[in-house]
Amino acid sequence: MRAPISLEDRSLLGEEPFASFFSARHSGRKKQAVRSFLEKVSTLVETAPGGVQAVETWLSLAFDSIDSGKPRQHGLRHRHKQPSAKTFTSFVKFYWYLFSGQDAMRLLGTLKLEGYTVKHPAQKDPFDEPMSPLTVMSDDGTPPPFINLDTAPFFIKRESSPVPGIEERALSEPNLESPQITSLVHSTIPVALHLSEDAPVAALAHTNSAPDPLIVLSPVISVAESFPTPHTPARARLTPRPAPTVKQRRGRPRKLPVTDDTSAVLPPRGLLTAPSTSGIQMTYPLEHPVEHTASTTEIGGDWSFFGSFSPFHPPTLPPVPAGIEIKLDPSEGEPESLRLLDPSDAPANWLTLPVNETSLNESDELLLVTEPQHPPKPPLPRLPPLWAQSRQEVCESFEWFRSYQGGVYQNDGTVKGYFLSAFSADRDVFACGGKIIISHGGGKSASSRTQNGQTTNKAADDQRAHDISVRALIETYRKNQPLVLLIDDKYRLFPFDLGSRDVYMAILGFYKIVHLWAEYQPSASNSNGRVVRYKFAFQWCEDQGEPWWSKQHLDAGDVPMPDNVETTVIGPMETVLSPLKPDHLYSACKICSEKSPRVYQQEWACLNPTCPSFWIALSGRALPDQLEYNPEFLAVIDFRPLPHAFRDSLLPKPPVLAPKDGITTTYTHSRGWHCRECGRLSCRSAWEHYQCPNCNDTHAIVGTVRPAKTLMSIRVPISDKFVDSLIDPWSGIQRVETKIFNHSDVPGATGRYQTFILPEKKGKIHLIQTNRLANVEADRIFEAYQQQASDGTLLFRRWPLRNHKLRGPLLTNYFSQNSGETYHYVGGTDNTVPFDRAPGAVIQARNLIQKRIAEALGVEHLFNEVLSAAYMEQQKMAFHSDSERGLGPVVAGLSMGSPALMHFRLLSKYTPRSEQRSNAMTVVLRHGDVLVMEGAGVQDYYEHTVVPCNFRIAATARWIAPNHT
Ligand SMILES: O=C(O)CCC(=O)C(=O)O
Repeated sequence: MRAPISLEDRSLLGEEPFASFFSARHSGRKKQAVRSFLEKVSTLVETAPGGVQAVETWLSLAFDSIDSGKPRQHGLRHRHKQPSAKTFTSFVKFYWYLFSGQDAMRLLGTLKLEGYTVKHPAQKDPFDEPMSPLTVMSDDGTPPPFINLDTAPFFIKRESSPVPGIEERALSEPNLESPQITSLVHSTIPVALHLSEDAPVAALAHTNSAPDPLIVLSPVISVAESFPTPHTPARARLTPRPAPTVKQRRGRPRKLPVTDDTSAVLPPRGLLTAPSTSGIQMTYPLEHPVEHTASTTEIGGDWSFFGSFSPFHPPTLPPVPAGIEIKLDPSEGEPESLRLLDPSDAPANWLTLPVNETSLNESDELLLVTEPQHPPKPPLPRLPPLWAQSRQEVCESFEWFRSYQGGVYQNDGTVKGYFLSAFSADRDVFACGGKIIISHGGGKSASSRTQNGQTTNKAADDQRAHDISVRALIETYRKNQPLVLLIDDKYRLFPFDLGSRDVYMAILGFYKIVHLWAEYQPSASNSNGRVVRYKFAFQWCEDQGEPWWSKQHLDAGDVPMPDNVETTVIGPMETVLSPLKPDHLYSACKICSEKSPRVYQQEWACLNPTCPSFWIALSGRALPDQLEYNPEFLAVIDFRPLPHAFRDSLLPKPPVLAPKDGITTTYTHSRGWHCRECGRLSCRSAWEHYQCPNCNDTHAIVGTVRPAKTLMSIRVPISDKFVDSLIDPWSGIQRVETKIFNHSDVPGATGRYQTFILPEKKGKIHLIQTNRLANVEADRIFEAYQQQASDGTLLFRRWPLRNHKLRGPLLTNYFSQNSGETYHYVGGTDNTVPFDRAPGAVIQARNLIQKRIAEALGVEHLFNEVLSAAYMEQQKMAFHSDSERGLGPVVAGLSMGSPALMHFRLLSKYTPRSEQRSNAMTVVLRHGDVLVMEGAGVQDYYEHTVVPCNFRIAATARWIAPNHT
């Protein structure tokens, strides 16, 4: 990337990254290519203040121009291969900003003036994002001006000698007396910089290395034209916080230096000094509540701690006795929601606890974060109508939420389910008895991920309207579409203790997003000390009746509602209807013209994060960190009926127990179900019936036995390069020429086998393929398996996985049964039947495997364990290697039913870090095939996965040392 020589420097067109951008705009791969170009640019400008944001805005402008098939007239909206001089000039200016590390948003302001428009939000396009969600609220239908320099109340003063080409503009009503001048220098309010056509770009670039010569002297005096004073019945704090129990000491006010360092705008930090406990001293910032209230950090070797705190809830210091072992419990939180406590952040932003315990070195710093203390909640009086004990149970049985990781489940660009869990932000709300819920969606929290022994820490970042989850929430709001809210036992604001009834997740019901806005939240890990968060106000859809946790519902049950419930509910328990129409809560910003609601009691402010006056109140000052909600805003704003299509769609439909076609292995049949007796959502964990793990309510499944011939010919998703196997040329795997063998009990029938030799004598893989005539035996075994599984002779079950990062149990994706020696890897002793009591199908499968190996490879292998696995449509066995203690060197499997793809790849520890892990080899397993893995190296160096194309049963035989543990 080089700096443009002048605004007319068209030679840039032929250089990267321009070249690919302009050619991509006219190629067939437009969107993808442009996106990748912009991603490239954005990585280049990541360090530029405002740079990334500018790229995103540019992105929307760029898509605006390329997504329409029609030729367009203005700005970027044209078809010519070469951009017009005007477009190009603007682009170069923009590019220069990126290059020079200036706040590129400023230039985008001027781009807008030069003919760029944001596409009208009404147009249907997946990339059709307005600059902010609030854009849609401008009701006259015209796209709001981005920044109108002629009316924007900015004033520029040069400090150093004038740079030719920069026009100075004194704009309306500069208020030179404003006390906010210094801090605005560092705010996101743009300098009204106008570059004339002959501006010497090189000279400007030069100024970048010197202190910024441009200083905004006047802040915005008033950003809202008119601002109705809402009727505010109660001015009580809606979010009472426990008073800090430790002494507060104010930091010395600092003179803010004139630099681009945005952290300089932060108010001086107060320090809390806590009394020492067990030799611990702590300090941490007071004025910036730590937005991410949980953390995990390694304190040397095995030392780690998980918990959370907020400066508004000063931690109770736990004593740290000698030798204590504090370990991260991965089941304590969803992996993606574990927040980072960045050790490098410790001295400045986080509490620092030198610990003198003998078990720690003197130099160790213990970064300690503790749970805020909250009053205990009353027990849940009765079970919710829809609840579960694991996330998997919800994802498999409840169509409104199928996300195993994130908190936002979306489908087709809109949100179906939104999960409220721990880590609520300070201003999250559960008001009007839970009919109004406010939450911040969309991720970008600080995080720490460990992969292959390497931990990557990521600081919290600003959310943007383009972020996948935020975007989907905005779209859901625009479409006025209901979504389902779910909570777990860690959601602090729910008034009852779900854990008292072993409820991990509960479904609240349908809500609609009635307001959305953005706010600043303090953030310790972000270098700006704060991050932009999109907030969403969800309102209960009234025609569902009263919520199941409401006083009137619970009182009607066996257990009366405890009296003290109100004390834990933020906001009034009774529904409060707003005397105002929703529109009255909104005022338009003078700068961006977008309407923002009056969210906070203190003052109205523009809440559009792409507006230069974002977070600036009418007084011209930034909103304070301590804010209370405007009570009008928290009221239920109107009656929100549930669209017809959504009525009765919350409860999952009962499963079809006896389908007409007798097929009970479809994807639908692999899903979970909802027990109408007790409300529990659960997985289908048994092959022959649905059974509620809570109340044992059982429903038998009646199907027919499926002959192998109906499944054998299912198409395998492979390319034409592929017959039975595909080897990565870099894998070093050698394929030996196919050999023929005679079937011992079918005269004249010959089978064939292929051998794959792994490099460096790591082992061999043999694929033995059976003659059609000899496959009758596999046909029979396949049917016997199905018969015995449905009559309960053979118990196919989904067993809990031993290693996973989700809370609660996680069942295998497939059903299995083990016979012979115990196989600890799946189900252990609970899943094992000794061979003398093993189902007939299993014994027949083992015999057939042994026979095929003898026929094809001419060697005798005897196995004392068989793991039988049954897969319904879309089920599979994930990557693993067979690493059971005492495992013999040969593992062999018989495939039955639909074909499957078996992939092998090197274990991650043998894959160079720089390389992407890809499959070393893939083989197709067809009905009757036996695949033999020979040599311990196959398991020690490789892992394998099996992905069936449809209903399939496999029997995998091993020799395992008896009584191994
Ligand atoms: O063939 C199959 O379905 C998978 C068998 C397997 O990988 C195993 O049992 O470990």
